[in-house]
Amino acid sequence: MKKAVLLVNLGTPDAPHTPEVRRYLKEFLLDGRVIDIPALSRWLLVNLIIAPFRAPRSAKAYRKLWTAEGSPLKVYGERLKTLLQDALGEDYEVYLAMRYQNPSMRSILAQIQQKAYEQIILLPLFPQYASATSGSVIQKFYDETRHWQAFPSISIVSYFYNHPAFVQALASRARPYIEADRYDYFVFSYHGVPVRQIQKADLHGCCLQTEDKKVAGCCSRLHEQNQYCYRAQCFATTRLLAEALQLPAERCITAFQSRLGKAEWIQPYTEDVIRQLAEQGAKKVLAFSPAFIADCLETTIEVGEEYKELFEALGGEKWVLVESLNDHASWVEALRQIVTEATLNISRQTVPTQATTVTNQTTA
Ligand SMILES: C=CC1=C(C)c2cc3[nH]c(cc4nc(cc5[nH]c(cc1n2)c(C)c5CCC(=O)O)C(CCC(=O)O)=C4C)c(C)c3C=C
Ligand SMILES: [Fe+2]
Ligand SMILES: [Fe+2]
Repeated sequence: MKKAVLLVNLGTPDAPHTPEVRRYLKEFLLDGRVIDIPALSRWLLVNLIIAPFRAPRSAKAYRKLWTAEGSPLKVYGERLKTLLQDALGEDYEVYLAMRYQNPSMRSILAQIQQKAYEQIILLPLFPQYASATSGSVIQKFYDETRHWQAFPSISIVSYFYNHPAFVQALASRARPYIEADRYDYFVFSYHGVPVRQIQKADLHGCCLQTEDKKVAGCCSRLHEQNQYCYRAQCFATTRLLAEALQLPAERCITAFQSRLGKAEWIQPYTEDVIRQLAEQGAKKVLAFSPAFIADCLETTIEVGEEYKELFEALGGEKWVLVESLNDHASWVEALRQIVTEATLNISRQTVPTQATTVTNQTTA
């Protein structure tokens, strides 16, 4: 009997126009794991403020990002599905779904149900665990399958931020850039989340609970109590990637982008880091986007264009973004390994026997 692999990414609008972007934003932001405020307040905020004002602006950005084949997030997702299918062979059937919009998890899970597989491997395409992303995909999976009568074995990969093959894939993507030039700093810019969401996922009261912990503190070390801390997992990816590329720790900076709304998000903010670097006289920066596995609005436009403009306006000379993993062979190989291990229920323990310190919380 075969096994099904279900890859799930965030989702993207069906077209780069205001109505489609509005529909996408509404589905996305009405998810209580993404905007985690009371349902009525969320409904009012999304329907009366965010969707009407943001949709036309985002549609313009999506038009810049769009390719002849469509949104890069979906185009690369489809290519990855085909390449992973070839790599895994005939024991597996690989599917791709999006958490929001299309192809929907409901439609793909209906196909999977019909095939009566012996095992389903659910793989949210988010390296670092966050309740808003992997958590939401996992919850949706349970919601959409709750009426099933026959359940196959189910393996869920809730994160892979520390998987050696994933780190190697990121490193092989970055190596040509590092060999081609000399950079003053390396900025690892991850999608942010509200501090509140980190606190809610923290069962042991160790994450970002006090002012001093908000800047550095708890997330510098991964240990049993904070193993699902998104911020700590991001710092750990930076450390592992910097080690793989032999980058000097004091010139590697972890930062968080894409803040939405007035609540406090995890720090340091990428914009602040760019300002500090420019003030210090940094001229050349290599930027990484290790929370995203494919080109999307947050990488190509926000990091690749907007942050570049900001850095250059402040006196920087060169801001280069390392291309996402997209359909790179090393990424397909990493996924092959992750799926094979998940099939056997081998988990990559987050927690090192001896907790390791993550380098560089803020700018030097
Ligand atoms: C990588 C993980 C992601 C986390 C964590 C995340 C959290 C999060 N995002 C928003 C709001 C928006 N995100 C948007 C786009 C977007 N977000 C991610 C990933 C994560 N989001 C991706 C891959 C993308 C790009 C999708 C694409 O089609 O290219 C957007 C929409 C774009 C825009 O209008 O600017 C919003 C809004 C919140 C509130 C949040 C909270 C935890
Ligand atoms: Fe987002
Ligand atoms: Fe933490």
